[in-house]
Amino acid sequence: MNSTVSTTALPHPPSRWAQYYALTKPRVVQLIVFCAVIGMLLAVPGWPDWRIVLPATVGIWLVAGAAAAFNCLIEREIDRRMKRTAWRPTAKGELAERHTLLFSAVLCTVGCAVLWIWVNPLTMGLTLATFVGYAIIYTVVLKPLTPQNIVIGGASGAMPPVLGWAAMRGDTSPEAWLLCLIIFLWTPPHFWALALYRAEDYAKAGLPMLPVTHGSEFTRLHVFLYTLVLFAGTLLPFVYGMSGWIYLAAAVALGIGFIVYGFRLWRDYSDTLARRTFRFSILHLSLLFAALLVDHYVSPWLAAGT
Ligand code: HEM
Ligand SMILES: CC(C)=CCC/C(C)=C/CC/C(C)=C/COP(=O)(O)OP(=O)(O)O
Repeated sequence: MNSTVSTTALPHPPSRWAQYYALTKPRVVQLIVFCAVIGMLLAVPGWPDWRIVLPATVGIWLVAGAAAAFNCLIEREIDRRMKRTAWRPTAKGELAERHTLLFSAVLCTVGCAVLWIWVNPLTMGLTLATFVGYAIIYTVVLKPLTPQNIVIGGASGAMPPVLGWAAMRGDTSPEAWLLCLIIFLWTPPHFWALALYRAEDYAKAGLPMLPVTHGSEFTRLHVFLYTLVLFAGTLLPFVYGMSGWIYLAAAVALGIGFIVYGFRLWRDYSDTLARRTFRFSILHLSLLFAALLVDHYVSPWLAAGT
């Protein structure tokens, strides 16, 4: 009998750094920071002052990571009960609670200090308010309370363009709030698509997510309706005159794509389709914000050439 065991096949346990990094929900925070950076770049004509863009990006990144880590700490018991989140170092008890709290506090403090010193107090205040909105109001109060948790709590996830705008201009303008509105309307179909194929997890964890409290069909109808309202919302930057035809073309194409996903999900549900709809939501927001940026730089250049 061959009893040789290959040690090279054994996976390495993640390093302490990798465990702390995982708590910051890096992929979600990357898109959040991307939206904040687009807010910065749209706030000024031409090239921005990189001496503000750089610290603003770092500061917002740190505070967003701190909020995510704090959420992991608060939800460690819930995370333990869900397949999707049971691997988190906090859920597995691999990181001491006081160390996680300290980690989140240090990231938040350093992030706020960077924003205060190198950006402006308004951006620091708004970013700190966003931290409280997600880490306390959403995580502690709303999430266990109501199926509308992510609709109301989504307001904090929608703030990044406003933070970016405030960093460059020292104020908030209707344009920034329009971008905030778009993310706000995007959040329900983004999250409920995932909640549909993770409904069992949420039921086990005792969280009142819409598919658990109101069932699959009701949730699917709401995903579809939100894709319609979102479509209208994404036209506003063009209607308001802050973006041109390039953005409009992208918004219409992406919006129709999301509506088709929403409609198919409503009428002909499968977990696979829900998974695809969730993935499409991420592509939708990423490309929509990229289109805002391309339009911002290319449209004036095209206009100058005509
Ligand atoms: C309250 C608002 C939101 C809720 C409840 C929510 C919920 C979720 C959940 C549960 C996941 C799955 C995470 C995982 O499996 O690890 C996820 C993934 C994701 N979310 Fe959200 N989300 C919200 C807002 C946002 C916002 C504002 C953004 C970006 C602007 C965003 C971007 C992403 C991305 C990029 C992923 C994919 C992560 C990956 O591939 O690992 N989310 N979201
Ligand atoms: C300062 C600043 C810009 C803060 C941003 C706040 C932030 C990180 C918002 C993202 C929203 C998010 C990660 C939702 C995950 O939902 P969940 O927490 O219900 O997901 P889970 O079940 O995976 O924990």
